[in-house]
Amino acid sequence: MNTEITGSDRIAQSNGRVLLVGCGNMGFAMLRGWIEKGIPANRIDVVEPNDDLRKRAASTGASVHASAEDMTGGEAPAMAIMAVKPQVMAKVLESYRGFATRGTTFVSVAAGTLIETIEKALGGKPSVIRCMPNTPAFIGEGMMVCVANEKVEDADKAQCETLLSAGGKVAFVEEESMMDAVTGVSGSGPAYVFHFIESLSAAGAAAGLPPELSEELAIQTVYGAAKLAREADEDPTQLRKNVTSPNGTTAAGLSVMMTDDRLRTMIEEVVNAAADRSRELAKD
Ligand SMILES: NC(=O)C1=CN([C@@H]2O[C@H](COP(=O)(O)OP(=O)(O)OC[C@H]3O[C@@H](n4cnc5c(N)ncnc54)[C@H](O)[C@@H]3O)[C@@H](O)[C@H]2O)C=CC1
Ligand SMILES: O=C(O)[C@@H]1CCC=N1
Repeated sequence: MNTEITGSDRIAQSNGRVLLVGCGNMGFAMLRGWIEKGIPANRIDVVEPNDDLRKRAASTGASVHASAEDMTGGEAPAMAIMAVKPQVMAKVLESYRGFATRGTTFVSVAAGTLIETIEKALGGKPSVIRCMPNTPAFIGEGMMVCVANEKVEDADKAQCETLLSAGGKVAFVEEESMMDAVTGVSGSGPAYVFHFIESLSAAGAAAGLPPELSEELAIQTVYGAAKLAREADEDPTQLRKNVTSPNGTTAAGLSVMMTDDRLRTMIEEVVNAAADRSRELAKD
C-alpha cells in the first residue's frame, strides 16, 4: 500500500497550510494578493529574515518567522512558495528538505532556476512546480505561468492553481524551456510597461502639461487600453486601427513608432535580452 501523503491529502487533513519563503517584492505581492482574495491569513506562514519586511508581512495577519529553524520542526505545509533570489535558492531549499518527503509541493518563482536544480537541492523525488509570476499579483491582476515536474499530481496542481489564482491568471505550460521567454514577456513585462508610463508622462510634461496631470493621463491611458484589449471582442491590431483616423494625430504619432518596425524590433530585443539572462541564471 502506498502510504505517502500527497499535498492534496495534507490540505484535506490540515486545512492546507501555505509556507512563503522570502517576502520581498515578489513574495509580498503574492501574499497581499492572496489575502485580498480571501485566502485565510491563519493558513499562511512566512519566513523572512529582514525585520522590516517581516513586520510588513505580519501586518497581513500571516504568521511570521525569522528563519527556517522556526518552521521545519512543525507540520509540513501543503505548499511551500519559494520567493528568494535565484542565487540563493538552492542553498535556502536545503533547509526545507524535510518537508519534501512529507507531502509538500514546492513552488519556486525564481527566474532561471531549473526544476532539476530544485530537485537536487531538496533531494529524493520532491513535487516541484516552477512558476513565473509578476508583481501585479499585488492587486490580484498578476500573470502566473507554471510548469510541473512528473511528481506533481493533478490534485496538487489544482491546489496550487487555486492558491496562485488569488494573485491573478494562472497558466501551465508543458515545456520548461518556455519559461525563459515567459520571463522575458510577463515576468519582467510590468517593468517595461512602467517605463512606458514614465516615458509617456515625461513626454507629456515636456510638451507643456503639469507633470502630475501628465502622469495621471499616462497611467489611465495604459490602464484603459489594457482593460479594453482584455475585454473587447476586437484584437489589439483592430483596436489600434480604431484609434487611428486617416491622416490624423494618431497616424502622425504611430508613424514615429512603426516606421521600420522600430518599436516592435526594440521590444523583440528587450524580450530576448531578458530571456537570455534567464538562461544565464540557470547556469549560475
Ligand atoms: N520582482 C519581480 O517582479 C519578480 C521576481 N521574481 C523572482 O522572485 C524572487 C524574489 O525576487 P524579489 O522579490 O524581486 O527579490 P527581493 O530581494 O525583494 O526578495 C527576496 C527576499 O528573500 C529574503 N531572503 C533571503 N534569504 C532568505 C532565507 N534564507 N529565507 C527566507 N527569505 C530569505 C530577502 O530578505 C528578501 O526579502 C527571485 O527569485 C525573482 O527571480 C519572479 C517574478 C517577478
Ligand atoms: O528581474 C528579475 O530577475 C525578476 C524576474 C522577473 C522579474 N523580476
